[in-house]
Amino acid sequence: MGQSPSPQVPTPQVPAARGPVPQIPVVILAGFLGSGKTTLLNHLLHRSGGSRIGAIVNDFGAIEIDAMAVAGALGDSTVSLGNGCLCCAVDPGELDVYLARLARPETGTDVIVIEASGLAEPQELVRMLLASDLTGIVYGGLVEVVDAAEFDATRARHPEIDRHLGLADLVVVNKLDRADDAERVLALVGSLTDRAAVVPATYGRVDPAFLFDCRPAEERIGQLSFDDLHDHTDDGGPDDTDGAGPHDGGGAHGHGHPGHLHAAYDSLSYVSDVPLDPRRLMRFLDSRPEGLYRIKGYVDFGPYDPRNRYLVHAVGRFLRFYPEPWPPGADRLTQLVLIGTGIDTPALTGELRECAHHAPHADEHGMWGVLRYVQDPDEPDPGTETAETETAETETAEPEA
Ligand SMILES: Nc1nc2c(ncn2[C@@H]2O[C@H](COP(=O)(O)OP(=O)(O)OP(=O)(O)O)[C@@H](O)[C@H]2O)c(=O)[nH]1
Repeated sequence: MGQSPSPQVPTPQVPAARGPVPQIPVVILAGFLGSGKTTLLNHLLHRSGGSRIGAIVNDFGAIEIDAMAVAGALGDSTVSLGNGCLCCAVDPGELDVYLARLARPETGTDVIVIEASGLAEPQELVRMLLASDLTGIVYGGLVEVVDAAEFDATRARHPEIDRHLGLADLVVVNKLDRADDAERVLALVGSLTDRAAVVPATYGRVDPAFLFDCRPAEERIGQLSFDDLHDHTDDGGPDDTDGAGPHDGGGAHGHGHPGHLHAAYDSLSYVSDVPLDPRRLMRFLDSRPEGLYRIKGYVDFGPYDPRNRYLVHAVGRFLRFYPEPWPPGADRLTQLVLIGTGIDTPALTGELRECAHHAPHADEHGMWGVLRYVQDPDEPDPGTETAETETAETETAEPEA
């Protein structure tokens, strides 16, 4: 990958032979809010054969939900750059620190994947990588993930999406199971790209070979562990957001960057150790404002289901809950990130506070509304895909819808 960049960005240099220093390709995984980037990254992490992937996850909200979902699948084998778009809110030097850490020869990293936030400017990310003077890495291409079901609506709101596709080296047209007219969307995306490969997918299941050269599975040495990544002499990682109590974690991401996708978006982070009442939460979700495009995080329903936390994903009008057992020792917290345009973040915070459930008991039918949105048995759990539950990689050749 990375052989056919658009003329709008500088051409990545094919690395000259530099003796023993390996050139690790760095692939940027971008795409609009909720298109399926984390799902695709999790798929790669589980399906990369013998290749070791270093993942850098950039969350837009103050709580690193994506990083948790990826790390949850592999036992903390990611580094995360939270609270703002990598394209401008994060100090570019910080990215280099993480890249250098992942590129250390002793980590055995074969490829680095940067999952950009859903509002990042891919062109800026490509420039940041090409400007990096780290010797161990080389720009490995831009992958754009498209939500086939939301594509028309997203383009109508954000015409700049066309420009992003024009920069891509690979476009994964995801969520074909939800698209009524998959062939039309695939053809449209193809017409907007500049020589990029266009790959249809469901739940991000693409052959990893589209993104990087894979080692044979028998060479597998396992993905990176947290210790491989963490430099114990330097506690340079971003702060964790673990305080209980609701707080506004965003609102200023876009200011000063007119023209960037995120300029019009605000985010709100809600953290609380008081469980949520399922009926009240469903009322909140059913009446969510049009501009509130993305919600993700974990919900504690307290006595309604003491054994499980509920991963929640809303993308546009799409809503799903994914119950999963509380990890041993985990704090019983609700942690949500809400991202939207024209949203009243203090009012939304107030509404979420009003969803709190203080009573020690649950009423019998309280969870019904939530359970209507629990995933179909056929859907993979985000972040818990396993080789056993996965279908053959060759399926990416055929759209499923
Ligand atoms: N029906 C369907 N749902 C999908 C597919 N791929 C992903 N999803 C669901 O879409 C939701 C969002 O997926 P993510 O992978 O978190 O999307 P993302 O692009 O990482 O989201 P942001 O980081 O917020 O931009 C989750 O509920 C996924 O399970 C798909 O092919 N079909």
